Amino acid sequence: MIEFHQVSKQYTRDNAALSNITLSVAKGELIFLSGPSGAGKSTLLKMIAAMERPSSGTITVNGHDIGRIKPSGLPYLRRNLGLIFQQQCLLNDRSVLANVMLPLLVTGHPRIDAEKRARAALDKIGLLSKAADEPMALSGGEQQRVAIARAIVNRPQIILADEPTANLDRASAAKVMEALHAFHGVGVTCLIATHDEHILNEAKKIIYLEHGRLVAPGANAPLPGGAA
Ligand SMILES: Nc1ncnc2c1ncn2[C@@H]1O[C@H](COP(=O)(O)OP(=O)(O)OP(=O)(O)O)[C@@H](O)[C@H]1O
Repeated sequence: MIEFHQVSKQYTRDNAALSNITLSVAKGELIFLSGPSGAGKSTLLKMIAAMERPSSGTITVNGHDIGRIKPSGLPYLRRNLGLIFQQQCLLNDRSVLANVMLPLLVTGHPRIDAEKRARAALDKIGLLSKAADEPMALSGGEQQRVAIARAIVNRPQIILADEPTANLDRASAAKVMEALHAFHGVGVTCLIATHDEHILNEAKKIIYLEHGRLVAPGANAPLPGGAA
């Protein structure tokens, strides 16, 4: 479903954010990305969403070469992706429900259908009772769950989450992870970058990055000799 083949990313000439990454993520997998700050986790996620382009190598998502995607192809790619990124802002001048409806309205869904689906998404993450509230009135953990509802309202095949539990207390973080596990449970492919030890301790599959390189252990680490 997601394939990286010898992917490198240089933002500047003397700084390789990612070096020679080869990995594959199968449909329905739940994979955690771990590694120290600056290791390249966000860069890796952003490249899957074509928010950053590889400097070399190829990335394919559902067989499409992301590095070659034209601007006109981006909406189609992103429709299949649920993006939960850091500093992802909710709009405070409208309700929680309106925030979650937004991705559907911008892709041309009728308002009635958008509202029905947004309510269903809020219900899934346990926040239907807050639909009429403004995001500012919610706790940090609740706001993060609204961001998740907004990311999944389009029923994406893939969820990319960058530090979804950052700055949350244990109980809120557990609820966020519960929601993500539930999507994995119904076949959504999930890639989650995290520093959170509690989450990593329970993770079945972890990709470790250090200085932009994959490091063992993990089934995704490159084998000696360069084979994937
Ligand atoms: N837009 C950018 N321009 C220049 N350099 C960048 C840019 N984005 C990231 N970098 C650099 O690329 C490297 C990898 O950054 P990245 O944000 O991917 O790491 P990370 O593992 O997600 O870090 P963190 O855990 O702190 O979020 C870092 O050295 C960072 O400074």
